[in-house]
Amino acid sequence: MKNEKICVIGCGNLGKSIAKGLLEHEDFNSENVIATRRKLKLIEDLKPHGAEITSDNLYAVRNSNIILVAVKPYNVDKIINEIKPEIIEDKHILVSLATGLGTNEISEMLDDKIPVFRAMPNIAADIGESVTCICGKNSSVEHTQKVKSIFDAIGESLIINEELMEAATILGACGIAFVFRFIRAMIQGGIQIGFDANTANQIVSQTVKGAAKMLQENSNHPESEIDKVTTPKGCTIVGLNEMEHQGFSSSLIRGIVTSFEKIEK
Ligand SMILES: NC(=O)C1=CN([C@@H]2O[C@H](COP(=O)(O)OP(=O)(O)OC[C@H]3O[C@@H](n4cnc5c(N)ncnc54)[C@H](O)[C@@H]3O)[C@@H](O)[C@H]2O)C=CC1
Ligand SMILES: O=C(O)[C@@H]1CCC=N1
Repeated sequence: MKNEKICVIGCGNLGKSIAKGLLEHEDFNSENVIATRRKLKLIEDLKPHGAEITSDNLYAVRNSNIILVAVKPYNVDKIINEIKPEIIEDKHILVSLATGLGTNEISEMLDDKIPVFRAMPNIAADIGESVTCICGKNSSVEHTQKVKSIFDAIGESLIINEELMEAATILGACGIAFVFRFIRAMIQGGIQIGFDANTANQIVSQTVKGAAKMLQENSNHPESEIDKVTTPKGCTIVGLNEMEHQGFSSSLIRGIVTSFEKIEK
């Protein structure tokens, strides 16, 4: 990937996380990363990491071959119309990160001239720990591999069917917010039983990291790990059962479904 030139158009919350993740990765040449935003001041901190920053999207496209579009969904057509004159067949690949916009719609905006992908990462790209679901249109195995390599560099990636892209948005991209809210609640509980906020944060964050790593490394079902913690008549099971009486699993599932219904509208 050393020779791939990547531009990230619209470096807001997500785009900037991705640019940062790529800049930190040894497989990429940081001089080959161009980041754009209208208010340049807000991405100046990417410069010391080696990125070129500009508010000129046409310049960014001219000087790259992989274009990541990280603007809000309602700005995508405007951006595509702006950069279209610089798009060259057999040179460019466009990857849209926009929620809810299909590859067909985006490809049509580009007159089906170049391969188009949709990717759904999350903000943990910032530290190279995103999970990104990807699907493509007019895409060869080689193009798909190229796009996958970008997102593998900022975490893990999966190629999925486009019909699952909305579900991927909820579980992975919105999902990190759900996890943060869970963590916040754990911290609040920790404070109530005696820890200061920083200590509670440290204990909870490492506990969540450990749980996630165990699932990744052992491939066990979460419930079989829970069984190892719940001493009969002990303090874990009474806490878990009280959480369930209060609708813990149910509220998470309903939240996920509500988010999904919103995106499907
Ligand atoms: N925030 C998240 O966690 C995730 C967001 N997404 C998708 O990613 C996209 C971006 O989301 P956010 O980063 O949250 O939005 P954001 O609003 O923080 O970032 C978009 C950025 O694009 C910039 N921009 C707008 N027009 C521009 C132009 N003409 N030239 C250069 N820059 C321009 C804006 O100033 C802004 O900084 C959206 O389509 C969203 O659906 C997808 C997954 C996760
Ligand atoms: O909340 C949203 O609409 C976007 C989509 C994925 C994450 N943020």
